[in-house]
Amino acid sequence: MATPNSSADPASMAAARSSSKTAPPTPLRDGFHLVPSHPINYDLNLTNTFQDITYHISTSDHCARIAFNRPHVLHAFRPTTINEIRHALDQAQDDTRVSVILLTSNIVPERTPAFCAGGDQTVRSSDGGYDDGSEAVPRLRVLDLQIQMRRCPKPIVAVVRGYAIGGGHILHMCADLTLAGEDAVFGQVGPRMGSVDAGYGSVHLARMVGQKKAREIWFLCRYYSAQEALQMGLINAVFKNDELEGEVGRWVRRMCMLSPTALAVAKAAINADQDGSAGISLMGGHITRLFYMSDEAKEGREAYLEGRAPEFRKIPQSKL
Ligand SMILES: CC(C)(COP(=O)(O)OP(=O)(O)OC[C@H]1O[C@@H](n2cnc3c(N)ncnc32)[C@H](O)[C@@H]1OP(=O)(O)O)[C@@H](O)C(=O)NCCC(=O)NCCSC(=O)c1cc(O)c2ccccc2c1O
Repeated sequence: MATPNSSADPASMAAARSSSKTAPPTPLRDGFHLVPSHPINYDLNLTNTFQDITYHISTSDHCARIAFNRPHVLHAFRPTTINEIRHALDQAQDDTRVSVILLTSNIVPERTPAFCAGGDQTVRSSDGGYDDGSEAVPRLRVLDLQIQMRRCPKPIVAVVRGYAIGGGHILHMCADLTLAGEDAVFGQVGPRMGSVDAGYGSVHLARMVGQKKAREIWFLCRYYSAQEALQMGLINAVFKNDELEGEVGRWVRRMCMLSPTALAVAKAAINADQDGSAGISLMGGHITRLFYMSDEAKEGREAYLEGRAPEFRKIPQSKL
């Protein structure tokens, strides 16, 4: 049985190496059910100067938690919110203690649960963006965040309670995985209030749920339950609200047991299909990063620094 303290979880990985030669095939051999499912303990609070978000790290579970913290507006975002998330995401990406990043919201009992109700309409400017006074020019910074999330080499998991609406809905879509509480509600509202996301909010949605369903979501601006979202492939799993945090722990711990490079390359490959040259560039970056570690690449650098011709053919690993 899994123990609450075993974040390394050798039992679940060992389940894939049973010594039996005659056991019937079963999906349980993936060992996932053995991964501990207790909530993650965040021992570092790095919220620092952030106003609109909180930022925590679990050093035992190698996980960062970035959370919307504007419950009075159902976590609607303003430029400050987006810039803070981008800053925290940068930190998490470069923090070697972090393998998985959660994007979520702080649920408070006195407010309706929400992941994010999209752009804060009180600071929506008539000058082409959102303007809370924190930037010189009104912009749609959330579009930069979407791209940053897709380029981040670490898995990003959206953990959704309550409303994920408009730009908030698109952020969960840009996360690699979405785990939802049973009270989660998903939808686009732009056409109801004079807005549209013609980027990932439309094309990524169509890739996920299909052409007809994506059009329905935008053309009718209906809301969908967590179960409906699961059925249409918009999210990965739904859990009872009080079990969500434990299951998030299980999913995070499982990813932390796996090869980070393999996960980064899988993410880049899945995204490259949709991201054109920018996606291929990211895939290429992974190749170059690994290539730099090889004797062949080091020979090129050393030869240049020593002022001699490189002798690539003498490197035994270069079998091309
Ligand atoms: C989500 C709701 C359906 C929930 O309804 P409910 O009745 O439960 O709650 P209230 O409506 O009373 O909300 C409580 C409280 O929160 C305030 N609030 C909620 N959402 C926002 C918001 N988006 N902006 C500002 N404030 C908000 C609400 O006013 C209440 O305040 P009180 O002071 O009265 O307590 C419902 O809340 C709802 O429909 N909300 C609006 C959803 C919405 O319109 N979102 C914006 C969509 S557009 C968008 O997000 C967007 C952003 C971008 O950056 C883009 C960039 C590029 C292209 C497109 C973009 C884009 O479309």
